[in-house]
Amino acid sequence: MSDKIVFIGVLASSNSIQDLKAFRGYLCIENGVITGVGANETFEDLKGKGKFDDFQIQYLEPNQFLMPGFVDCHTHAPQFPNIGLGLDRPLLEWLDKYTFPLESRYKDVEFAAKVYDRVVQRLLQNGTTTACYFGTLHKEGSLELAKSAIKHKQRALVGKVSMNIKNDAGYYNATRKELNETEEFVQCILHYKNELVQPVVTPRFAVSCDTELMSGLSQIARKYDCHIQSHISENRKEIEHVLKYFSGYQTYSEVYDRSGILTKKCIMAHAVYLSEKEMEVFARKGVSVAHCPASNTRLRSGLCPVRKLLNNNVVVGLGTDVSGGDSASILDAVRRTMDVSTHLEFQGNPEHAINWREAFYLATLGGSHSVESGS
Ligand SMILES: O=c1[nH]c(=O)c2nc[nH]c2[nH]1
Repeated sequence: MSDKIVFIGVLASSNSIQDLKAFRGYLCIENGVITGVGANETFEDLKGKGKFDDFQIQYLEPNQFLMPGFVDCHTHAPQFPNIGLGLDRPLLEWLDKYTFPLESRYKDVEFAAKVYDRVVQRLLQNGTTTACYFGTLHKEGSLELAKSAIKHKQRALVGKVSMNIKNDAGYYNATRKELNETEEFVQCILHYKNELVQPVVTPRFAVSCDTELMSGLSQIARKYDCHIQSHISENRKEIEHVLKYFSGYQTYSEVYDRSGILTKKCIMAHAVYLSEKEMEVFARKGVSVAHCPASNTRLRSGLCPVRKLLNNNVVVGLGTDVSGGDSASILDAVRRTMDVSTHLEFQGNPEHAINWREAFYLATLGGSHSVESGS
């Protein structure tokens, strides 16, 4: 096949949350990079001038259209073997019973490489061209995830998970080891010098990390100017646990903020129960929320008020959050975002429903604002 191809047909994309555009036009690709987009008339004009003489010309069928790739702002690559399984427990019990034991297996680098290669391909098959991944505690295993993304040319933010609080599965590290390995992990990925794949510092959540670890991790993110990701306010018991453990803090957000985690390079998954005051902090600091409707429902965590986040100027993208979420598809997250927001409206919250144009935006441009690399 030619390394120069031009598609002719309907192109659809969001300019903003209110504005989804679809028009007849062309999109040309040279050596895997989009080098031109425009209206049909421009195509005819350029074609007449010989611009596409050495291009393969592909006319889309009447029922086909082109759109931007989906952005999955939050998923757990190592949890894919559990997809659709073990959804009978709420978050904290689910982590202990099913998730930490599975993630512990990624000490085996061969197992990690095998699973991750399939995960990356599965997301690409679902139209996800950019993904923000949680790996596991293991540095070598998580590097395999980055290698798979590079191999399959997926844009990816890849995180080695950090945890230093004891749990029954023995799945945590001592603080110093965790900080050293995270820094080494970041350096390794930067050393790959691959323009599609970046490291993301990944304190699991405040139930699994103390302030010393979280502060050290936020310093690493700052030192290497990389993203940082975690979970916040997914489940009521989780919030209770955090506020009990971190006594003297008024809110969950404050725990992360005082550790230096809340920056414009921060992506927080869930945010189901943020107060308006916390939303204001998120908006002011430029923190993004990865909305994960599938896992919020399947783990019975709650209904995230996306409209309220948007009205408070918080940047929102979508996440599949496998395996709390039971689908690898962002198209499925689009539908569930619309459903959950409509259920909130049924419950007496006026204008909470997210329409399909808005959900399309969250799945594409909204997500890309969360993961973009501007500092
Ligand atoms: O849905 C979730 N999946 C996880 O793996 C996790 N860890 C902390 N909090 C979490 N929530």
